[in-house]
Amino acid sequence: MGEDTLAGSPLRHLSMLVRYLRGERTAMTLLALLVPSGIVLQLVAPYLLRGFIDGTLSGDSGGALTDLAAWSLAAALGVLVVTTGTEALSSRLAWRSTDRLRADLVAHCLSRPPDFYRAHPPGELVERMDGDVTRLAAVMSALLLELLAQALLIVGVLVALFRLEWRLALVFAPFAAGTLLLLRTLVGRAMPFVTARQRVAADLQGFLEERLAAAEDLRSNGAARYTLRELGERQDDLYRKAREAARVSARWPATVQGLSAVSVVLALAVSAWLHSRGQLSTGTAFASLSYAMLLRRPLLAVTTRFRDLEDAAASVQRLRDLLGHGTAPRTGNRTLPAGRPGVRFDRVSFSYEPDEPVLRDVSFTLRPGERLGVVGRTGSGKSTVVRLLFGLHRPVTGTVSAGGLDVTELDPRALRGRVALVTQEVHVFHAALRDNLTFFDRTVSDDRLHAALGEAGLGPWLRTLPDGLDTLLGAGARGMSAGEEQQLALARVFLRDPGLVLMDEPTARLDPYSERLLVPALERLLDGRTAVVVEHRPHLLRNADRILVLEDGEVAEEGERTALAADPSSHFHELLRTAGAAR
Ligand SMILES: Nc1ncnc2c1ncn2[C@@H]1O[C@H](COP(=O)(O)OP(=O)(O)OP(=O)(O)O)[C@@H](O)[C@H]1O
Repeated sequence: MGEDTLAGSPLRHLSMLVRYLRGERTAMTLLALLVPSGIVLQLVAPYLLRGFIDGTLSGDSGGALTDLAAWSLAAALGVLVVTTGTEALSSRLAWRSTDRLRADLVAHCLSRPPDFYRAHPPGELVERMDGDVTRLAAVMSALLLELLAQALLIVGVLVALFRLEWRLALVFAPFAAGTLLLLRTLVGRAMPFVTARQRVAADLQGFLEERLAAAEDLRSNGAARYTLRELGERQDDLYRKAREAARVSARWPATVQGLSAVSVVLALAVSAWLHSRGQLSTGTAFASLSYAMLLRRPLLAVTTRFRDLEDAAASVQRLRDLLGHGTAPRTGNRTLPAGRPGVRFDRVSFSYEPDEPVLRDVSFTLRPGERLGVVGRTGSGKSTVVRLLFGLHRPVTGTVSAGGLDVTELDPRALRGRVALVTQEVHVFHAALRDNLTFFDRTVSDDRLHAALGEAGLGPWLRTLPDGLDTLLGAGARGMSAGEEQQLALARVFLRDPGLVLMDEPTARLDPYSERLLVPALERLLDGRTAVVVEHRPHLLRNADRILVLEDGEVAEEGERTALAADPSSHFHELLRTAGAAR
């Protein structure tokens, strides 16, 4: 992100928030009434003060003075009520609108392809959804409103001063105008620095998240000290960025303070001069000074709050980047027919990076119910075949189809409903077993859950659980072995009963004993379904109908498993021989 894109008014960046305020019409209307009322009440106080002082000096009766005192008290109480009401309403507004923004962000992230998560580690995303959104909540509840109120107050004070004593107003008007002009030129100047600070802070969060997740590896490799060294470097960088941002942001409060002091001295001098010539009553002089003080406050508040406003604007900029990043692959709205789909790769080429082809001209066909075993060296493109079929990427050229339909034209939700992907990565949520199976869908019956667990071979394990389907799993709760986790992944698939199953080395992280336990469940899952199974260990492909051998992204061999296994000149035969010797 270039710094030039950050120049300009923070208010321009904050305009994105307006969308989230639209649903809050009632609160906005009430605020629109309360804010000016509060300002009028503040402006009335010096007027009452003037009347009180001049009345006292001219020997007015006690009754009139008591009335003025009562009105002053009523105005002060009014300010209290209005301020409390404004704060309550604006914080409600902030919570509700930022909740909507956060929900949009989560929905956006959940719909992104895998590349998005490579570009944005979870720690960074959490900082955006929590840190940035919370900063925005502060802006929405206090800052924007305060800025608006203070701007109105400045105008109100100048109008009141003009009515009271135009010569004094002439001193203050250029001061207020000059300060506002100065602010306008300073607006946005600190934003690149604030953004840089926030970016380094989010990176630090991502770094911590990654290193803590790898704590076991770091410890066993004696690498904890390198992590601490890098942490130190990142913290130093964050300190430098924070210092630069603070240095730039600190300029204008100091400028306004200086200007304000000069203007108050000027106002005092003009008041004293007019008073000595008998052209200004003592009450008016006091009232003018009160207005001078009242004017100084919003200008200072505006300037000191400006830093928070820039923080928030930088947050919006980062959130906009996030919302615009990682365009989901273009998809269609067609649905896969029920049953077992056939699969076809027709001259498919694909690359993750330009000019670095990963698959070249790959073609094969799988009839409904057939199982394909995909083998090949590391990096030959096996997983990529599965990802293309699961609609995670679009081929650069050629067509990938399932059930006779181009996968890129399918509605992704419908595709995921009919096609299941099982990999070696299984995420166990810190949640009840039933939620882990249904992904929090509470409409699935217990009978179906028991049946799926039974199919996956987890029936005996289920009977050992203290709370059955309600047993809490995940971090800090009931632990699972790697094999049981993999069986849980299979139970999830049994529950969905897909027509096409894609497997990417589901047993890769299992020891031979756990693998033997898992294989029957795997075979039950593949039974009666079309399947594509990526597997390094050819003995696990004994039930495959066809074999695809990939070499450096190209089809080295494709055909019926039994024919290839029997042909001593085939790659597959060679693979079986080498694997047999190794076992
Ligand atoms: N997201 C990605 N971005 C860039 N390159 C990638 C990405 N994913 C995979 N690759 C590269 O594409 C090539 C094929 O990867 P793929 O994962 O399909 O191979 P594979 O045959 O499944 O390997 P393995 O057996 O090790 O799992 C590799 O060179 C890999 O480095």
